[in-house]
Amino acid sequence: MIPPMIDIDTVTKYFGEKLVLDRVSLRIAPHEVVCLIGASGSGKSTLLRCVNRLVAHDYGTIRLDGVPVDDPSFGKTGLQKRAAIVFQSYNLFAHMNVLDNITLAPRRVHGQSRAEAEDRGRDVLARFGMAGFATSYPEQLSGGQQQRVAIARALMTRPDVLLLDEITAALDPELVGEVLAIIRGLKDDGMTMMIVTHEMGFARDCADRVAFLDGGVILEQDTPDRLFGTPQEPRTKAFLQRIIASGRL
Ligand SMILES: Nc1ncnc2c1ncn2[C@@H]1O[C@H](COP(=O)(O)OP(=O)(O)OP(=O)(O)O)[C@@H](O)[C@H]1O
Repeated sequence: MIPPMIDIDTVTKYFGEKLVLDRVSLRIAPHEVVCLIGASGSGKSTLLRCVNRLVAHDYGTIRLDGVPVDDPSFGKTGLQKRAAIVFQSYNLFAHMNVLDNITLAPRRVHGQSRAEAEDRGRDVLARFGMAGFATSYPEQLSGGQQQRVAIARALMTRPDVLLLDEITAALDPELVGEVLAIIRGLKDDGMTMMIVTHEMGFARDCADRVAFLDGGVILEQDTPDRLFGTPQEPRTKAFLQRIIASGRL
């Protein structure tokens, strides 16, 4: 068996007294795309953030390519370089142009020269149809374009894994497709991804595996064909009906 790229093993996380992740186990193979689906508050973002240690889990083990994420060998920024995260809010610096936004961390944190970072930056922007916007400022871009820049920024350090946290949730519906197309392209390139999304159609088309999270517990994890096949699996139907009825999807 191929060793997993991300190995989440019986991970538990509390915020204060509140149990947010309850012995979660999930293995993601190299080049695999796993979508996490669940109601608001079910622990999806927390699980994603535990993988690159923006949040520290309390019990269990998370390994990235075999190395525990709390291993000192990652240093201060090594883990975020290898497991890059993109958020719903693009978090671009308003006072910097696009090229400066995406080259800042590679230069300041990861020690790349300006020339090296800008070469890579221009390549990544071109790939995402953003070559003409290198000197634009974030406020001059649509939400979809800003999110494309945020994804470009995450790819600057050539991560092994991309962690995507509801990256289309803040976009107008007509802009969602352009961002999802980029993610499909990354999948075709073989990028390993863990994706929190409410876009059920996207999960069905793009994921190799879908995991349902409920109250900090993984209820199901299976291929989209098996979970969403026709007729829809009773377990999927029951899960989706429940979270849709709660208005918290
Ligand atoms: N930093 C924090 N401090 C305290 N509680 C937190 C913190 N972050 C998240 N929580 C709580 O942990 C639970 C899970 O939150 P999380 O953001 O992981 O859920 P989610 O499934 O991603 O929800 P959403 O879809 O709304 O983003 C929620 O009850 C939330 O209020």
